[in-house]
Amino acid sequence: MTSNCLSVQGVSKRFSAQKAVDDVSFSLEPGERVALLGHNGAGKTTLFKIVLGFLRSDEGAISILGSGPGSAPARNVTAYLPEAVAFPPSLTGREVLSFYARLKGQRPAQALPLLDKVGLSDASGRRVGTYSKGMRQRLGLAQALIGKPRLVLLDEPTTGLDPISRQTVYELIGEIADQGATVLLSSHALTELEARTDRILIMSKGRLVADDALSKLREQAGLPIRMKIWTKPGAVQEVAAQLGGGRMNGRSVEFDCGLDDKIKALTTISALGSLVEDIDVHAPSLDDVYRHFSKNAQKET
Ligand SMILES: Nc1ncnc2c1ncn2[C@@H]1O[C@H](COP(=O)(O)OP(=O)(O)OP(=O)(O)O)[C@@H](O)[C@H]1O
Repeated sequence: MTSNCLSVQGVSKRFSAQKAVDDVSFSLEPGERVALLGHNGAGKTTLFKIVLGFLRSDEGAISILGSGPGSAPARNVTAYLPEAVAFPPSLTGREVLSFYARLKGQRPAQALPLLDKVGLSDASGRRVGTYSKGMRQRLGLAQALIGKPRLVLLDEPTTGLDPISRQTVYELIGEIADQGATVLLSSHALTELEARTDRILIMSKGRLVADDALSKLREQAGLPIRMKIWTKPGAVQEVAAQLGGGRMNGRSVEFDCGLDDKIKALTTISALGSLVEDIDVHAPSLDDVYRHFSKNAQKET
């Protein structure tokens, strides 16, 4: 028996001549926080819609805890926050959540604490038409979380949110994953995803071109680590010479080294003793890794 929450196997979808999703396969385990990345038009939303049963794939198979997409058992365990969330403007936040709770067969009283979780309890009696974009997005998130879903699909959940609201969204994502739900979110905000997801999927022109933890993708990409060494006053030339070169910048020396050479480089730097004041080690960012895999995929097509 499989422990997968979501299994996507060989899924393809074509719109006329355009292959929006091209032979995509992956499986997600319970409790994983997974980011789905890709350029505009890479196929992320189409894949979400297929998983949700809104669109039928041309080829391949999908299973959500053993059920087919769009089936009643799959719908009961799946939550979705679309990219552009819209609610009737004349209803209050509380009325919206109560409406969706009933739609999902829940008692409104069970769902209303979610308003507090997303920081909307003070505005719960206000009409949604008076909400800011970020408030509507947070109401959308509360709506998506009604009934403790097992699979949560979030399409660009932090777009248009201020930094505090983004933080709230990621805290909630962490909480629901801790409770065993699988979270798959698409996003273009790479920097904020780095420490907040367990695994990265990258799509390019409909194909899945990377699927692993960020640390593993860094290894696969073979991108260099950047070392920045802050020197004692007047020691920058000597430090650069001892390190065999590097870019000098006032009182710092910068150079790149391979992932495998990191410890060797750190040992050499520590041997410089009091000439060194501080050191920054920059591993390749998700931005760098994303660019690497996307560029490679573009070259191959
Ligand atoms: N209903 C449709 N009819 C025709 N083409 C479509 C349809 N839906 C999507 N497409 C095309 O399929 C491709 C993938 O679109 P999709 O919306 O899945 O991309 P995306 O990765 O979600 O992009 P974005 O980051 O811009 O939201 C695009 O070329 C898009 O134009």
